[in-house]
Amino acid sequence: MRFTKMHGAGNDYVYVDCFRQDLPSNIEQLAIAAADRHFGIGGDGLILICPSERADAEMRMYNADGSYSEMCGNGIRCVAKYMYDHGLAKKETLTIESGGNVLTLELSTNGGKVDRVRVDMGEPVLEAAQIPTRLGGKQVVEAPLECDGNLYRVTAVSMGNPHCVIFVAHASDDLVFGVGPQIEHDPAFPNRVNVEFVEQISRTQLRQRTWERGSGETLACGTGASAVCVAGVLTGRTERCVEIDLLGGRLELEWNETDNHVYMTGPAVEVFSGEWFPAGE
Ligand SMILES: N[C@H](CCC[C@H](N)C(=O)O)C(=O)O
Repeated sequence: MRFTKMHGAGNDYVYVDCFRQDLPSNIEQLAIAAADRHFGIGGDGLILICPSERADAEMRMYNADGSYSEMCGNGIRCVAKYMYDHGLAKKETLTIESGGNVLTLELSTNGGKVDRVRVDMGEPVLEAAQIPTRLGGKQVVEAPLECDGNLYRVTAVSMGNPHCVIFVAHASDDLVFGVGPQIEHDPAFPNRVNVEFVEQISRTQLRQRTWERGSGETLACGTGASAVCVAGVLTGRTERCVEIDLLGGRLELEWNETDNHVYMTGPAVEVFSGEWFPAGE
């Protein structure tokens, strides 16, 4: 299997060009094996770049545990870079389908290659039933959630995939590795959930660590940063434009007042390409 390794702010995936080679079978198993950092290629998961009837391409994203996700913010920027740099679509505005939605991306180039991408992430979904979460109320803003005898105030947002945002004084390892996986699997989130722990620096600057559904802690999460931007505004903490520092880099976010869309801007980097021989293939 030919693949390209790419990352956005350190959130790294194995990308497979399904325009130029057949879709691999048994994708869940393949994702688990490819993502393995010791016995495979290594990454936070697997992303297939596929032809689409509705857009320039379709992104299909799988976590390191093989589970499918509807959307990936850092991944979709890398898909756009791959499409442009590898000659699948030589234009600065691209459309990419993911999880049934079509997103529009604006590409910035440097020396003929894409280095930054601005993504129209669409409107955040705030209705509890659609996120989905069983936490009470129509919207879930600073709702109490108990974990290990401690009470957390959580804001639930879907950016196509589900997020649980928690503002904390210090995003510690205990929170990320202790509380993160428990909330991921809490019955309050029937489809599991990505969990963001966020420190507020100012009304326009935040620091975020993410425990991702299906992949554990990653160096960055683009849909998570989008959910954090929305949660900051909903809770009255931040302006609509913020910079978010993640472990692997910085993302710029805006929740636009006029069209209600979230816009995410950040880097996209290609690291290497190769050929991989999955065991048993
Ligand atoms: N890192 C990705 C999100 C992956 C989400 C995945 N863990 C899920 O199950 O929803 C991002 O940049 O948006």
